[in-house]
Amino acid sequence: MGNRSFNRIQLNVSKPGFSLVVDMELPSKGITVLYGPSGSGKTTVLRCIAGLERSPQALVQVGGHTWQDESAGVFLPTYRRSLGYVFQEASLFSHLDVAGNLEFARRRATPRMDGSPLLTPEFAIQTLGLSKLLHRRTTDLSGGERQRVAIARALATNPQILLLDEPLASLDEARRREVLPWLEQLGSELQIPMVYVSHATEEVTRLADTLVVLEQGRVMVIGPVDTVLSQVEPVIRLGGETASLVTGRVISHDPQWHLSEIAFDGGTFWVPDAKLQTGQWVRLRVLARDVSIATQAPSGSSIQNTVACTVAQILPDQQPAQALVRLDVSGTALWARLTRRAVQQLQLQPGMHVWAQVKAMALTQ
Ligand SMILES: Nc1ncnc2c1ncn2[C@@H]1O[C@H](COP(=O)(O)OP(=O)(O)OP(=O)(O)O)[C@@H](O)[C@H]1O
Repeated sequence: MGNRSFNRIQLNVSKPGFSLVVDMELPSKGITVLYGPSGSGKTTVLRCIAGLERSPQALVQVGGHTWQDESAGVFLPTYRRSLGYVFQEASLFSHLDVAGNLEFARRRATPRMDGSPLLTPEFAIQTLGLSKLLHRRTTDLSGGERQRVAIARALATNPQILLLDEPLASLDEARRREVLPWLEQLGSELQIPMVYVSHATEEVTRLADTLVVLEQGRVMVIGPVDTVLSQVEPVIRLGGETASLVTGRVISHDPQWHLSEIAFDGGTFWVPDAKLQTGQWVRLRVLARDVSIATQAPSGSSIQNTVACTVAQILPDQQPAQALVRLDVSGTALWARLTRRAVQQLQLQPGMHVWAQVKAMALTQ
């Protein structure tokens, strides 16, 4: 038995008109989102990890166990790989109620070779909020409830990895918003890796701990989500927008104006109070186009969120009239999108001390 935290995925797949070459190490827990345009190979990666598709040159090691090592002639079929797989559409047993579906999975649960505790149906029921639905027929569930049951059923087999292929894609906006908090909670409580395929910006910013950006079968970048979004080469545009992800903690509330104060490395921001608890960690998505720069401490401005920072880098934007400025707010990266004329007029240079004014930001959790 190997190191439990070791998850190595090396794949080399060729299909007519498409090749996939991937070599990545996945963290031992938390949510790794595979993000990329349609046809970039996200589902192929999941299917190869699951053994549903065989990559002719592959090394797949999960939780320290080798599931596939073509150089040594090892290929475990899917049923011998300890994994949970959640598809876009939940395929639940309609002749069983929710409890029956979970019980079916529990009977298939395999004990861990290293003796670590089983992921029990009780854990799945609690973490996905299913206790009131246990005796419901699966045909009487909403789409969001069905997906929560599908995830719980995948967990109840005690897998070493949970693979989710766009699990919210078949749901409408309201149902997606209903399921997202459960996925967030699962990501923080589950002690196994989750690999989550998505091309939805909101799912990336809310769920990803690690972000893998795939393009045309190649890993463009992999790393902690905030680091990936703040990096320069290539600039990652989720949903076509350059944005920064700022992680902070709620430190105070201003009930009179319905605002909450979020502290992060380098400063604080006020956001509309969304029933946040003091001490709670939140993520803020700040679009580059909502950040402006002043060379002197602004006064008499309507913009509430101003932080002192340093110009780290100035890059051309995709649009020729604009530039992207990467700001360093005591370690937190913030992108600003300005016209190139403004960059010239303010004589912005790397190393300059400036103030960033943030017009708007979105709480992502
Ligand atoms: N059975 C197949 N035979 C030939 N090509 C295939 C086959 N299955 C998938 N492909 C091709 O492999 C490429 C990657 O497909 P894949 O489904 O992994 O992408 P994806 O990033 O998950 O896309 P989407 O977001 O649309 O689901 C695509 O170009 C697709 O057309």
